[in-house]
Amino acid sequence: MSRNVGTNKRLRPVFIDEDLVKQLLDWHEARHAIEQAFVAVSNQSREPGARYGDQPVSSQPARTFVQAEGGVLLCMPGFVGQHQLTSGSDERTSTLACKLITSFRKNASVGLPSINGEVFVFSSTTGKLEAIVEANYLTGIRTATASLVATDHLFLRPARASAPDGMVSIQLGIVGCGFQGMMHAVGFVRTQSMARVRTIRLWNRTPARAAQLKELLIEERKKTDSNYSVFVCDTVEDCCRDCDVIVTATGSGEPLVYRSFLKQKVHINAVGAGEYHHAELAQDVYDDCQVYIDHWEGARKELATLRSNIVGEVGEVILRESHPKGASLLPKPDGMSVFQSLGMASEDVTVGRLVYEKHLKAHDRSDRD
Ligand SMILES: NC(=O)C1=CN([C@@H]2O[C@H](COP(=O)(O)OP(=O)(O)OC[C@H]3O[C@@H](n4cnc5c(N)ncnc54)[C@H](O)[C@@H]3O)[C@@H](O)[C@H]2O)C=CC1
Ligand SMILES: O=C([O-])C1=[NH+]CCC1
Repeated sequence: MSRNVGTNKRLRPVFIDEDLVKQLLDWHEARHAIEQAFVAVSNQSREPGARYGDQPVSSQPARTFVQAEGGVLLCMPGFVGQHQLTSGSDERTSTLACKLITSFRKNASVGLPSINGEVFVFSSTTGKLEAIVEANYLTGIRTATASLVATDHLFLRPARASAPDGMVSIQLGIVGCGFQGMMHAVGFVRTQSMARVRTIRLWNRTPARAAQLKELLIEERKKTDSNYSVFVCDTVEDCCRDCDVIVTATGSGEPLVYRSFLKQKVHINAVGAGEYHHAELAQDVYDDCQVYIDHWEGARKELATLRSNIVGEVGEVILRESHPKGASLLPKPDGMSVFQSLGMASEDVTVGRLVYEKHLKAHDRSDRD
């Protein structure tokens, strides 16, 4: 039964604005929500008889794009069944939600973010709209967290397992220091239990934006009691040099990163999109790497022109860690891995539900005060 059934006032969906989302969401809880989304999608991709009953499931069609004069509207509906809200809890919930998000590249000239969106959270038993969650920060934290999860499962966990003391430190490269580049850099420094960040190298088309991010990361260094160095680089090549982990988060329609810029073993989170999603990395990178995706359904449509070796979904890699049957999907020990992040509705579903549930909890508490 929906919690909103009751008075007329309670029938109205709640509106959770950007400031509240920032207060309610934290990196560690977001990580669990994103892992649930990845696993739900991959559990659903299995043959019905091979699905794991103790894992969530999902229903998520490829998203639709509506082209307008200045940009595009994406409609991203999804359902995640029987997902866990918090790590280790026995409590399960099911969530139906839809994110509507626009991408208008020239918005900076009028002082607005280029990406703007809302997540609509519905009751999965009555279909009633329960909450509208502003989704700019939400999209930032969920996209960065998807990259953190992919980096951890594909690159850092295997590295920790073979390190004598179980500890790993990385040099991180951020190509594109807009909102997503910033959220990714902050995400890596806030979750250093995965890997200590030694150095961060930044590149942006307009160097002033990279310099701004450097200032922010120096503030973060104090807050997180870290001792990494931060460099602003003049070229993408210099930014990528010697990096273990790279994030590309630009709107470039031309390749920015070439194989010759990279170490033999490196993990790249390719997040940005120009005209198509795999624009940022050169073909010689795709010729020499193993690609991991968030979901096949979207990849069949949005990565149709990608020429590379797509190994599978990140969620399937996670499922095989806890249910070790079949061949490992992990990258070759000395090879290069790319997480080709499209972004998917199930991520917004589980993170949208998390925000709404935390809002309800905070609200109940203040009612009692
Ligand atoms: N995979 C996913 O789940 C998501 C992907 N995105 C994509 O990430 C990218 C960045 O988004 P935001 O950071 O929110 O946008 P933003 O407007 O804050 O930043 C855009 C960045 O791209 C750079 N850029 C634009 N055109 C470029 C070019 N031709 N060459 C080099 N750099 C260029 C800008 O300098 C800036 O650093 C976009 O392509 C967006 O579509 C955004 C949200 C989710
Ligand atoms: O998944 C997402 O929210 C988006 N992907 C590209 C633009 C927004």
